[in-house]
Amino acid sequence: MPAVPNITLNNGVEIPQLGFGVFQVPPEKTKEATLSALDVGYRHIDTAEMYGNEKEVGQAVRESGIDRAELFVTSKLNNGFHAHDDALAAFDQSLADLDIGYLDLFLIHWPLPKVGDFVETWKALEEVYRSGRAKAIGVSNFQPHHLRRLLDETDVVPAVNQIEVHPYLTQETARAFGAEHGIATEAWSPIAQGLVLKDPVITSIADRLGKSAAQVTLRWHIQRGDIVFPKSVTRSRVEENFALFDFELTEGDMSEISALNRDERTGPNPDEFNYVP
Ligand SMILES: NC(=O)C1=CN([C@@H]2O[C@H](COP(=O)(O)OP(=O)(O)OC[C@H]3O[C@@H](n4cnc5c(N)ncnc54)[C@H](OP(=O)(O)O)[C@@H]3O)[C@@H](O)[C@H]2O)C=CC1
Ligand SMILES: O=C(O)C(=O)[C@@H](O)[C@H](O)C(=O)CO
Repeated sequence: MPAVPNITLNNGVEIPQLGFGVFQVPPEKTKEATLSALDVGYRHIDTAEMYGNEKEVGQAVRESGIDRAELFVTSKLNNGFHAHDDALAAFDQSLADLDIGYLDLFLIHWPLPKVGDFVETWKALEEVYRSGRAKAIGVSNFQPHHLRRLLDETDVVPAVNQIEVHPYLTQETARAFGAEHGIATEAWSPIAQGLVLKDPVITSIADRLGKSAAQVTLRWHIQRGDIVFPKSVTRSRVEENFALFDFELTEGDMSEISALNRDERTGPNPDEFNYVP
């Protein structure tokens, strides 16, 4: 099977463009699901303190027997820890729970514009980055105007912005802002948790190519250059979602899928989401 390409982040760190997400994977199933994904060939895992399964992701990484340097693990700062010292302590806790030596990427999970000042939070992540315990740092769910503040008021440009992207929410403005400033876009809920899989445009392309609707949708993300990490606890789907590199969508296919955009979110709007557990 052709290899998963790497994307080079703005500090030179390489990230596999396709990974495995573990949101809503219960902790008791996470070690097995992650080991299964690693067995299929995934080398990039996306978790978060919020998901409650960092320990189990770490167990899978350690038990897999795969060289740590071949793996890319992301985690995220939960919403209750935006104050500077809380952010530093939360990073320490995530790393202790994962117990994998270092994180490849650590993100502010949500900007929470009414909760505190994410610029202060970002400065804590810069300290973590300088310590070498996270090889790259980034943000999640940041709008261009949030990113603008980080660019204007802090030193390290986020390596990634992880945002909701799928055919019904193509995020052209946020992706263009990222591209202009060297911030890679990571597309969360890349198949919109299944919502787009019955779309007739996608199923008709899938039928023509002899691929599944999920494969066509994920391939659309890959050809747009975004980083994706679909979640599944179903081995056959985990395999299916990995088999994206032996076919191509035409420019016409790409345009047809992009034209499905209707600015429809499945998750919260980051300008309005201020939830702290
Ligand atoms: N930063 C953020 O705020 C957020 C980040 N994320 C990240 O993005 C990852 C992916 O997003 P997520 O919300 O999980 O949604 P996805 O778009 O990856 O969809 C997951 C759902 O689709 C099903 N599914 C997966 N593959 C297939 C397939 N080939 N055919 C049919 N159904 C399929 C899964 O079912 P099953 O498991 O039963 O097989 C599950 O119900 C998360 O795991 C997390 O890492 C997600 C949300 C927010
Ligand atoms: O999965 C994530 O990473 C999230 O941030 C979501 O769970 C998000 O917080 C949400 O769905 C809130 O309803």
